[in-house]
Amino acid sequence: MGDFGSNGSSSMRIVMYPWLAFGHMTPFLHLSNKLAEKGHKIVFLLPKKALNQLEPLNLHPDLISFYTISIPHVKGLPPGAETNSDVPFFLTHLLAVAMNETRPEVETILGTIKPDLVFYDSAHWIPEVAKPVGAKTVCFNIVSAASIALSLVPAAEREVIDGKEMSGEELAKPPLGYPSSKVVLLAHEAKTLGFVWRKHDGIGSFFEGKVTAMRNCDAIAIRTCRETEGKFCDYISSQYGKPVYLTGPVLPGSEPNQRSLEPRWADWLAKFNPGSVVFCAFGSQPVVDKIDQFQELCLGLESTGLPFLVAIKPPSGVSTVEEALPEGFKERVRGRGVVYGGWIQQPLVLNHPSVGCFVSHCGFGSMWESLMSDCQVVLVPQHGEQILNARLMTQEMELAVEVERKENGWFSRRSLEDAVKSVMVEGSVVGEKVRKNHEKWRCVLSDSGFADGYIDKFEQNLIDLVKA
Ligand SMILES: O=c1ccn([C@@H]2O[C@H](COP(=O)(O)OP(=O)(O)O[C@H]3OC[C@@H](O)[C@H](O)[C@H]3O)[C@@H](O)[C@H]2O)c(=O)[nH]1
Ligand SMILES: [O-]c1cc(O)cc2[o+]c(-c3ccc(O)cc3)c(O[C@@H]3O[C@H](CO)[C@@H](O)[C@H](O)[C@H]3O)cc12
Repeated sequence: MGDFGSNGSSSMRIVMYPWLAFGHMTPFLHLSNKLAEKGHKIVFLLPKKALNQLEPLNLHPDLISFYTISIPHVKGLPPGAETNSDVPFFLTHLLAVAMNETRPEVETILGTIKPDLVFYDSAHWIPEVAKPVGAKTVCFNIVSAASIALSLVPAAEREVIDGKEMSGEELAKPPLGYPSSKVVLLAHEAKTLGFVWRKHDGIGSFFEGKVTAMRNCDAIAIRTCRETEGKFCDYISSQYGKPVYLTGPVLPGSEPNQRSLEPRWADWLAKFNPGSVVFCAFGSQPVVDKIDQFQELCLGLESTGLPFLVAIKPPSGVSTVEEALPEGFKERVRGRGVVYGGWIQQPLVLNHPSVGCFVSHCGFGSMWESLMSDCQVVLVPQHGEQILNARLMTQEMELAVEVERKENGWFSRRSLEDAVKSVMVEGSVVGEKVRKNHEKWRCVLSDSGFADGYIDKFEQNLIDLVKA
């Protein structure tokens, strides 16, 4: 253990082991960058396949080293699956089994490094292997405090009788003391929460894993801030009887060695008027799974008449987005619309002057990036947690609109077109209201010192924890 502090000569040794998903590894790496900026040393554990995508985001290669972990094959998973981009949603529990099987390797690494701190989110056994080497543990959650408060606290425990699926009404009931009547799910939306309490052979339920992870750590951390989610954080802290440290938004910012937007997108976007392009992205995991829904999305954007750029994974059953496009679509939108199946640098696209609207699935990372941008925000959430994030943005902060969806979760081209037009057409009352509120929130969150203030306090919390 050394002397600590951003200005001191010595540093903390930290190991990070996030859930095997880009939506988790990316914010863990953003936090690693912030801690490395203060002189702390990080060993980042990740699967081999994730290395190429994450390496460019490492802003301090002298202080952050990647260590690749072998993810064993588990029966039922696609061959070579290492992250949940390789795995259909209904098989996610098998990836959790594979992660559990990495325990011996992680134990050996911790024994060699002897870190001061270990950060994790899903590998609930980390405290058992960290304690013997004298490390303190932080369960770092990169999803909203609201989604943890709704379903991952002791008061949200539910008895699943003989594997019977719970009804939407049962699943929608918030736990006793839950602090909001707005950030909630409707019964048909809550059906997407079934996976939380579903038991799986050998690993129990997602709920049990997460509650164990948060019960056994030395401190819970959440990538959020008091201004947006204070009441949810207090509720989680009281449920677990331990401190909840907040990191603030943890966005990469404009560090000197950050890469610029790929010329093909920068050049394409530059052809359009300021604030006129709709950018649509649905995160790092397959979200729009059905080809019909994928086509409604394309047709809805076409009907807006606006230029658009979509970054999306192909739906099930096809290997490229081109194969899934509606008939004649490519010809009709030539010159003003692109659907791309690969990775686009989302934060840089959102800050491009031509982009005026962000159609998002409202993953928590995207939510922060949309808040910091000056785009109008249209939300098409798919899973429970994304729906709660969307409610936070639309009902509590009132700075975005949500696309109307049917009870089965599907949206029509018309509802997407209406939502985009409601924020993009000049003079729209809704559009003006959300623009004003968004501006107000962006001013608060992007104030110089806001994010840094959170990171300074977070670093101090960690130092106190290690010293205790
Ligand atoms: O083409 C892309 C797609 C995504 N991204 C980046 O990848 C990140 C995606 O993270 P999100 O949290 O928004 O969404 P993901 O779906 O990938 O995450 C997952 O974990 C976090 C949860 O809140 C989400 O609900 C869950 O789906 C963002 O930082 C985004 O900027 C790109 O840079 N380019
Ligand atoms: O859908 C969700 C609804 C909800 O109320 C809470 C969560 O929490 C989490 C979560 C994940 C990791 C944490 O450290 C804390 C909370 C959710 O995570 C997503 O779960 C998916 C299924 O396992 C997984 O594929 C995805 O990568 C996770 O981001 C979802 C909900």
